[in-house]
Amino acid sequence: RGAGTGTGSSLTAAGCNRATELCDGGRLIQSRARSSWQRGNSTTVKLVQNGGDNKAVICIEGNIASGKTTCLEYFNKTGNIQVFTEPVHKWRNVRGHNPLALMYQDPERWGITLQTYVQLTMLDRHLSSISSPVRMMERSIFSAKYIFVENLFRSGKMPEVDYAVLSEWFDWITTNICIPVDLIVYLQTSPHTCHERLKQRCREEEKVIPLEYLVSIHQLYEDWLIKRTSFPLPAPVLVIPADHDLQKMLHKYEENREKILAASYH
Ligand SMILES: Nc1ncnc2c1ncn2[C@@H]1O[C@H](COP(=O)(O)OP(=O)(O)O)[C@@H](O)[C@H]1O
Ligand SMILES: Nc1ccn([C@H]2C[C@H](O)[C@@H](COP(=O)(O)O)O2)c(=O)n1
Repeated sequence: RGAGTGTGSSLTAAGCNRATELCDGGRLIQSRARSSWQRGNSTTVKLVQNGGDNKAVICIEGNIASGKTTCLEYFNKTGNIQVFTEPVHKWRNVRGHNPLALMYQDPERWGITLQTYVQLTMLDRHLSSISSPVRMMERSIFSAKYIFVENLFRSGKMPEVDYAVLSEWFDWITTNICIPVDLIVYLQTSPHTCHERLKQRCREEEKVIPLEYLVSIHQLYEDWLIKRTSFPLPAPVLVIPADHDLQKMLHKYEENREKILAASYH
């Protein structure tokens, strides 16, 4: 597994956490999973979905309004790839409630509510069955924790007890359930570009987002995926500079198609 490097983008290796034993499909069952990137070369017992189905998992990461959905829509139209956008519709409507809006209105009170639900829905996305050989996801359970929960906590908008409870949940999930990721594609933008695109998209809940919020999210992404000083990487990272106009970005996606899909040649 892996890919090379090329003009305007770079790829560097981290580990991988693929399950090594196969079992029957559609259910979470216990199996031996190798998790060398986290635990040296020890073999641990983890829950795996679909027998660790061996499909490639590619996560598209980037700041708010960096162009992730647009990228996924492009690959959705052009290949045998099953695409999963973030379940934002669920975050805006859970049994008639809108935790996304509540979080932006009062993060101290509702940050934990939204992020608990994000963690659940992202886990569900990771574990859902697919028929295509490649799963391409918008973000991951890892960025939900390492970027968004972290940002709420570090900015003083999440009480320590809420952060502790979310961290316990995250640690339990990632210790006990196999969540394979083969490649992270990082759409690297300036916060200013995202602010412009955010205003253009005009999602009601996000009208309160200031540029500084996007600067904080950007910094956390850079620390995680570029400087590698904050949290473990679940997979190698392919960086695609993404400040360009739409036409140029579509061209860049095409240019990087082989590198991205190389994640599936394992
Ligand atoms: N390369 C680009 N240049 C200009 N606008 C873009 C570009 N890519 C996406 N957009 C627009 O920016 C907004 C945010 O893009 P989107 O794909 O929804 O971002 P994300 O999923 O990362 O939040 C949308 O209105 C989209 O049409
Ligand atoms: N863990 C998360 C993930 C996303 N959000 C917010 C950020 C945006 O307002 C919205 C969707 O993000 P996008 O796909 O547009 O980048 O959800 C969050 O608060 N916590």
